[in-house]
Amino acid sequence: MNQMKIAVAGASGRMGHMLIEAIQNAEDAVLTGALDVPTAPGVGTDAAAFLGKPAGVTITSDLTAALADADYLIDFTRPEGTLKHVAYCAEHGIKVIIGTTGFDDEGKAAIAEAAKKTAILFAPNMSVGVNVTMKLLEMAAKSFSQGYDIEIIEAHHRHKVDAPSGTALKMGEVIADALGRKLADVAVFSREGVTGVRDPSSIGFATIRGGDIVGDHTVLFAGDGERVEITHKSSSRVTYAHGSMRAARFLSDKATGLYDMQDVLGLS
Ligand SMILES: NC(=O)C1=CN([C@@H]2O[C@H](COP(=O)(O)OP(=O)(O)OC[C@H]3O[C@@H](n4cnc5c(N)ncnc54)[C@H](OP(=O)(O)O)[C@@H]3O)[C@@H](O)[C@H]2O)C=CC1
Ligand SMILES: O=C(O)C1=N[C@H](C(=O)O)C[C@H](O)C1
Repeated sequence: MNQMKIAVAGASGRMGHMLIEAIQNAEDAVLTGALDVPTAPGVGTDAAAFLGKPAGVTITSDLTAALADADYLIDFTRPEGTLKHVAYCAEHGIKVIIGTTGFDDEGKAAIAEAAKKTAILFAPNMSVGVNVTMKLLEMAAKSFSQGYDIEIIEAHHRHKVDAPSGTALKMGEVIADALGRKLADVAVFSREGVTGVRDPSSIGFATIRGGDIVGDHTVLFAGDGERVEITHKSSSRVTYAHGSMRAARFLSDKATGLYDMQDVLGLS
């Protein structure tokens, strides 16, 4: 069997571990490299040491060394790291699966540009459940376009550094698109003090951070006399890792182009 040769960036991170375990368990994939920042705890150790079964791949902070044998990079790190890695991959024809969130418009444009040179899958949430939820939201938003206030509430673990989550922002975009609005024009990210009454066209965001919450997202459609809540809850990061493996398989016959999980799941 022709195995996918995959390197993982952020190899000592929460998602890095899930991804390395998923690759080690997959018959059609092999771990060929593991990358992390020089200060990460795992640098210099075997990438699968945490599984008690070495992979024979040492975590390095040297990008060239980590990607030397890779056809794919799966990257769940931070925007500044991902952008550096993507630029290298574009020059060397390495396909990239990007799970990192928190990019600004400039960062997203750089990813789109890189996708002219290599195939890139970019999604703020790799889980099947969240991506199906996106379709439900599109349908619900059209039905609740008048008379319903829309609020997006997300909760994550205490270590998360960006807010609102990439998933919450994507949900906002999907809803705004369905309503013919531009998210940047209608998003309300915080409320404090005398805010005035709610603008009916707005989409509000609320963020909770605490403990070990893997990732909860609720979209509330609040009308007169009734409320509808559409909720997705992740109970394990394994769903993101399995989604990433599906994404890699999806990219196997793509040379260039920018894709998301809706493409992978046939929902676009
Ligand atoms: N798309 C999806 O389905 C999902 C996306 N995510 C996103 O993935 C990202 C990582 O999440 P998570 O694994 O929980 O985070 P972690 O902090 O656990 O892991 C990130 C890893 O990347 C390293 N890192 C930090 N800065 C850089 C950099 N500039 N360049 C390269 N590597 C860097 C970290 O090192 P150090 O610890 O030393 O800082 C760490 O090893 C986040 O953006 C998160 O929102 C998470 C889950 C699912
Ligand atoms: O940081 C996380 O943990 C997660 N990040 C992603 C996001 O920002 O949407 C996906 C998931 O919710 C977990």
